[in-house]
Amino acid sequence: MKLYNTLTMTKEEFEPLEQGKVKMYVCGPTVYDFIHIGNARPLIVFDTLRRYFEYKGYEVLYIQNFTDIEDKMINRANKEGITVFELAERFINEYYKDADRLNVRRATRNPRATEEIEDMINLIQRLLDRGYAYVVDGDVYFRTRKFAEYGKLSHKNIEELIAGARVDPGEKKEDPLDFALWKAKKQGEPAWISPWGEGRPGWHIECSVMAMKYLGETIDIHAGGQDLIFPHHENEIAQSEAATGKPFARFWLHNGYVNINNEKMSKSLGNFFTVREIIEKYHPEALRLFMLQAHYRKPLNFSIDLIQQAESALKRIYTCYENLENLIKNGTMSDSSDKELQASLEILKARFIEAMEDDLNTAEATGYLFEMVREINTHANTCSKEVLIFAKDILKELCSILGILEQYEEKKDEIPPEILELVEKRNEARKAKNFLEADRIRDELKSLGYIVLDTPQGTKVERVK
Ligand SMILES: Nc1ncnc2c1ncn2[C@@H]1O[C@H](COP(=O)(O)OP(=O)(O)OP(=O)(O)O)[C@@H](O)[C@H]1O
Ligand SMILES: [Zn+2]
Repeated sequence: MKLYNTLTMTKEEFEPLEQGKVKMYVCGPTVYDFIHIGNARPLIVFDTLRRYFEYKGYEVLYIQNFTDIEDKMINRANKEGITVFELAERFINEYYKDADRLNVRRATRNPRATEEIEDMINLIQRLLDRGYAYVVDGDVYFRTRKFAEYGKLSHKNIEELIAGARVDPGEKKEDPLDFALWKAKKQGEPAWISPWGEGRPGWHIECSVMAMKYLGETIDIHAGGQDLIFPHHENEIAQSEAATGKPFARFWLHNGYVNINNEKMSKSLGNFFTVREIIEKYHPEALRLFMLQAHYRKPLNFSIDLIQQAESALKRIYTCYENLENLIKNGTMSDSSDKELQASLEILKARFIEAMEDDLNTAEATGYLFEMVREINTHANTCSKEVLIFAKDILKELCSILGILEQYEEKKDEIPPEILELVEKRNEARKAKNFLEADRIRDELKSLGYIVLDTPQGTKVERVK
């Protein structure tokens, strides 16, 4: 498989370091609020990459952190009058609710920054010992210029970097390029004991530590949104490689932005939709499909119209699948299209895989998926049961790489609340020995497409198939 590596700016053939095992780290959310559609993009695209690796037979070690200590966390917790810990607990729970509904598979592990402080202190100490860091009044900074390869990920040179570097009031850095590894405690902030006094870790050191602790000193893939290339990932490389002397991540993958009117969706600009508000109104898989219909490195404009379109497209897949199930159950008139359908599905599947192999080109892959749906819709009525099952299995197989068509069984078995209410009314009528009314309700249910069965275990209701 080819993957575009930000480090080398080329598409490279991906082979994991250890045969059969992919070790990947994805920067996770800062858990101070609900996640927005922009934050959902890395979740969905890198979950899809993981699914594809698993489909190819790799074991994937997938680590995604929670940043639960940071300025945004502290400000929000203070504003709400709760502790940073309480804030994190709340939004980690909300995160899982959203991610689960988006069919994002649970990571192998979701380490939390505040639970890894000891290892962060150890890594900072290692950098101090090697002369890559220095202490000023309880702060610890990374000596950026000492790391000769600084800038190699963002492809910036030192002059450009100096022009953009900022020194906050109160920071006593040797050089504007240096960045904080440890921040001395300020009034009202949570703090941990360290050899340099009470304080908290900088953001960048968190990810270096969690990636190396759970995946080793050289990992296969490090991923996140493109806004993380600089300074976050550049700094992660500097810290990790300065400490170990080994390459940190072999492949650096970055997703493009979700935009609103061509502007990055972000909390600070206020131009965002939360995942929660969208999946309450639209099928969560529609959001997934919306993301995957674009290539992950391209900018992607978001609008309600586009989500509605993605939902209709998703429905076409579900309807196609449902038709196949019905035809398999009830039989068809002839098998005259067997050869044609089978051949075209095989070709389209090969193209789908080829697109995925080319830097996870889900935009093309979903195109082939919809061609499959059209082919199936055209030919299914004149195919044998065997070929229908073949079609259904291929559809399911490819959709499961994309993480869609996964809420099918659940949807099928769901009995709407108004039907359950009628069943309850009928039970009450029966209890009151009002059999006339009970029969009337049974007929009403029947006309709505449901049959009631009175069994020794109680009343059951089923949809007429
Ligand atoms: N508009 C966007 N499009 C794509 N990815 C994004 C977007 N906004 C944030 N991300 C990604 O979401 C992930 C989580 O980031 P983080 O929690 O730091 O974001 P945030 O603080 O909520 O974002 P922001 O302040 O930009 O709204 C990161 O990988 C980041 O790159
Ligand atoms: Zn990170």
